[in-house]
Amino acid sequence: MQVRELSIAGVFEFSPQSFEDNRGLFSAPFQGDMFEKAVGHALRVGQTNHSVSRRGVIRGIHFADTPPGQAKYVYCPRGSMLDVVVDIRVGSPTFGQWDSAFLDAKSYRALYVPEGIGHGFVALEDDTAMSYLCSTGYNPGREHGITPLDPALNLPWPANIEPILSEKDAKAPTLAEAQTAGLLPTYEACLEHYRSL
Ligand SMILES: Cc1cn([C@H]2C[C@H](O)[C@@H](COP(=O)(O)OP(=O)(O)O[C@H]3O[C@@H](C)C(=O)[C@@H](O)[C@H]3O)O2)c(=O)[nH]c1=O
Repeated sequence: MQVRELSIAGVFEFSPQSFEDNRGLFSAPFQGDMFEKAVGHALRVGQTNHSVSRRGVIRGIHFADTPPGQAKYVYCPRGSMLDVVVDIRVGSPTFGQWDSAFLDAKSYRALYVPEGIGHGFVALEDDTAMSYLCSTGYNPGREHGITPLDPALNLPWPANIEPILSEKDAKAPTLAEAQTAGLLPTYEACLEHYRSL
């Protein structure tokens, strides 16, 4: 398992080994000891999620109220996607910046997205599945989004796809609008939460 921290501190990419033989393949996309060594605490799993998307579907950019927020450990068990993280923590040194990782069902590469970081992805082929280990259960009243098409963010969606968004995501505010509306988590609250883990 190789581990790499993205340009937003606290977001990690985990690249597991795949073992192929005449039966097929084996991989362990989540390994608790590697996770704990990189991130500094164990991952508490309160819910697992699974979604399936056709090519061009963009889901996100989503986040939950922090604290506690919802941390996510995600990987792609079928198809391929570009996964995007956005630092939306007001006061963070990397506020407004994004990074991305290519996830697919060949590498089983995974991404850890801590609480307070905005998360989204685009499916690059039909029938692309996303698997999540989430730190908390779903709390619809505390789930928020910013538009993935915010021109100020200029997220790296491929030019050759026609974005397909949910109605909710299509109506989501820009990062600046969400900040003005007081929807964004503060960096201080996030740090305090991370220290408690
Ligand atoms: C996220 C979620 C949705 N739902 C329901 C609500 C709705 O009827 C349906 C689809 O919900 P959404 O449109 O929010 O699904 P989706 O757009 O796939 O939401 C996901 O997007 C990515 C980017 C994330 O990071 C996830 O945490 C999650 O927010 O599923 C649950 O019951 N539990 C859940 O945990």
